[in-house]
Amino acid sequence: MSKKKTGKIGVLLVNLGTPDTPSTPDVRKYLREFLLDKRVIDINPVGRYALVNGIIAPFRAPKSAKVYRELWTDRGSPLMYHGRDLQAKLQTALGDKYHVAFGMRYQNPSIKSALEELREQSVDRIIVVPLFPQYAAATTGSVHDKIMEIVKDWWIIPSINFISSYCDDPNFINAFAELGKKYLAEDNYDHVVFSYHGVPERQVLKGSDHGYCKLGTCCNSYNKRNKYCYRASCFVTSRLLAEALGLREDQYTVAFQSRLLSDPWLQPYTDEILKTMPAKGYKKVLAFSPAFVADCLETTIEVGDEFKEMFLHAGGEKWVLVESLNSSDPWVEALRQMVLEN
Ligand SMILES: C=CC1=C(C)c2cc3[nH]c(cc4nc(cc5[nH]c(cc1n2)c(C)c5CCC(=O)O)C(CCC(=O)O)=C4C)c(C)c3C=C
Ligand SMILES: [Fe+2]
Ligand SMILES: [Fe+2]
Repeated sequence: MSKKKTGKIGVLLVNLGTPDTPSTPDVRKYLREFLLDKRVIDINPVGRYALVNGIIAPFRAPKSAKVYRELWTDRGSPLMYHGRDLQAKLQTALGDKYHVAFGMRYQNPSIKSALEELREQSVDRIIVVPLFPQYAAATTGSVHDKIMEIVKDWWIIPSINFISSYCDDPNFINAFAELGKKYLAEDNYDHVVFSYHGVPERQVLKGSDHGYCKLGTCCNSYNKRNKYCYRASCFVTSRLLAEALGLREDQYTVAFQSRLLSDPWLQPYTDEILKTMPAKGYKKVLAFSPAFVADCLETTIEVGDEFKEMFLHAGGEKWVLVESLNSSDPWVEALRQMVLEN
């Protein structure tokens, strides 16, 4: 790949992607690319095309565009500008021996353009850091898949180090704990919710190591057999984060949000469980979204606004979302360490 040997190391940060603008056509374009990915809607291709082009893209796009307009800022989509800020800060933290690029799995900046940027810099090897702490075939798996699809056409394929999971990385956990501690010091919350993006149960079972994962107590420990089980990964992040925050097991709940279509997704569903909390005496709840390292539609709007409204409507008094890691210093430091160790 390198025209000359520079000794430089490329770091490729990749997040999911966001529409170019919150207009309905751009949101439709984004949803179409995203949901036509065979790792995201993992059904037969004919069914997937019919579902996405016939139902989701036409009907969901205008509704999603409305929500994206609420989220949009002068700097555009938060997922985008937090990614750019993180890229700049990590570049400064790592120094000239590294070149940090940023790409999105869907839409822009494309992974292809980010890889071309690294090729232009004549880097000798590449470390891929998907901005998803917990492995899921639909996210991390898809990023790796796309990178392999692109580099397979390069004449020289450099060493590429794919980081697949860091759900139990102490520096990642510490970065979230630092944010959370400030909130816990400010008020007496009755309960904490760790709300993760869901995935269909089927997708977790497909990755099960010789039937080890049965969506039961198997996920309560994190070990060699379930290292890439999304459910076990979310559980270990929650346990470690709770420990760092000084929470007992009965002081927090793990739940899953953002399901699409009617097949069973990981449970409990956040929007259902939060409605039962006020009756249990959990009137003041602090919510974390530890599957996201940057604020986006799923955190700010879904957890921060929509879940809050549901919780208050169900008799709750206070629902507060802890912001995501974004480009905070402990998160930049966690990534710097991760890169140095790889
Ligand atoms: C945290 C990791 C994520 C997993 C796992 C994930 C799985 C997954 N998502 C969908 C469908 C949608 N997700 C949408 C938005 C969205 N999803 C993630 C992350 C994960 N998704 C992020 C960071 C975002 C926000 C992007 C932004 O621009 O802010 C959407 C679009 C929003 C909407 O229309 O409501 C859909 C649709 C599936 C089907 C899936 C697993 C199979
Ligand atoms: Fe999603
Ligand atoms: Fe499991």
